[in-house]
Amino acid sequence: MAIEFKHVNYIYSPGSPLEKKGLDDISFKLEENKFITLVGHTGSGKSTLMQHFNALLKPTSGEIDIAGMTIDSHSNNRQLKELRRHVSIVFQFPESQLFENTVLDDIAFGPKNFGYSEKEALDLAEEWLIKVGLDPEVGKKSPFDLSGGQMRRVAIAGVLAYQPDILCLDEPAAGLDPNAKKQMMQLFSDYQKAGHTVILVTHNMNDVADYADDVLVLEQGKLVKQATPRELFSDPQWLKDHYLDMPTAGQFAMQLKNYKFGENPLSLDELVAGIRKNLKR
Ligand SMILES: Nc1ncnc2c1ncn2[C@@H]1O[C@H](COP(=O)(O)OP(=O)(O)OP(=O)(O)O)[C@@H](O)[C@H]1O
Repeated sequence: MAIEFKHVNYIYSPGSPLEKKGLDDISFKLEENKFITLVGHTGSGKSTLMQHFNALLKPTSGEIDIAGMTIDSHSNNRQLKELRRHVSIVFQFPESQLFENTVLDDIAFGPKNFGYSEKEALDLAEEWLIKVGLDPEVGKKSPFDLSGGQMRRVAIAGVLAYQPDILCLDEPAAGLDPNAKKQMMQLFSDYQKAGHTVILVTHNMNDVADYADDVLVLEQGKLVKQATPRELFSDPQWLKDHYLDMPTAGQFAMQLKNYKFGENPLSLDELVAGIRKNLKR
C-alpha cells in the first residue's frame, strides 16, 4: 500500500499565542515495502510528520492516504484503531513503556491488543523473542532485570510481533553501543525486506547511505527534497547549503584530493573499491 501526503499542514495550538506551524504544505508519495529515512535538523518537523503516519496527530488541513485509508482533520477514532494495527510508531527509548511481570507477557501485549488470542500472542512472543536475538530463557525474566539493550529489543519485539505493514522508528538505536546498534539496524532492514515499509527518523547519514531506498529532507516544516541516497549525496554543495553531512565514506573520499571517484562513495566497500581503482591508474 503506497503512502501519499497531499498538501498536509499541521498547526500546533492554533489561535493561541503559542500557535506554531509544524508542517507546511507537505506533499509526497512513497512506494510500498521500501526503507525510507526522514532527515532534517532539530525542529524541522520530523517527529510531527512521523506522528501523522498513524494519526497520533491529524492534519490541520490536507489529507493522507495510508494503509488503504484516508486521514484528514475529521477522521474518527474508530477508523484510527484499525489504522494503528497497520502502522506502528516506535518512539525513542521504547523500553520506558515496558510494564508486564515477564518479558513474554510484555511482548504478547501488542498482539493481544490487536485481536490475537492469548495463546497466539504468547506463541508470537516466543517467536519474536528469538528473532530479536534474545535467549528463550530471557522470556521468563522480569523486563526490569535486563540490560538497557535487551530491554530495547523486548520493546521492539512487542511491536514486530503483530507485524505492522508500516513500521515508523524515531532514532531507535539512540544510546546503544555500535555493535548493538548495527544488529538493531539489521533487524529493521530484514523486516523491510520481508515485505514491510520501514520509515526511520535519523540524524545519521551513514544509516541513510547504508539502508535507505528513499530520503525525505525536512526544513522548517517543509519538505525540501525527496531523493535516493545516491542522488542526495551526489550534490555536496546542496548538502553544504542545507547544513547536512555527507556519509563518512564520502567525507573521506573528498579529502583524497588527487583521487578521482566517479560517484561519491556511499559505503566503506565503495570507498575501498574507488581507492583501489585510483591506485591502479
Ligand atoms: N507540542 C508542541 N507545541 C508547540 N510546538 C511544537 C510542539 N511540538 C513541536 N513543536 C514545534 O514544531 C516544530 C517541529 O518540531 P518537531 O519536534 O517535529 O521537530 P523534529 O525535527 O522532530 O526535531 P528533533 O530532531 O529535535 O526531534 C518545532 O518548531 C517545534 O518547536
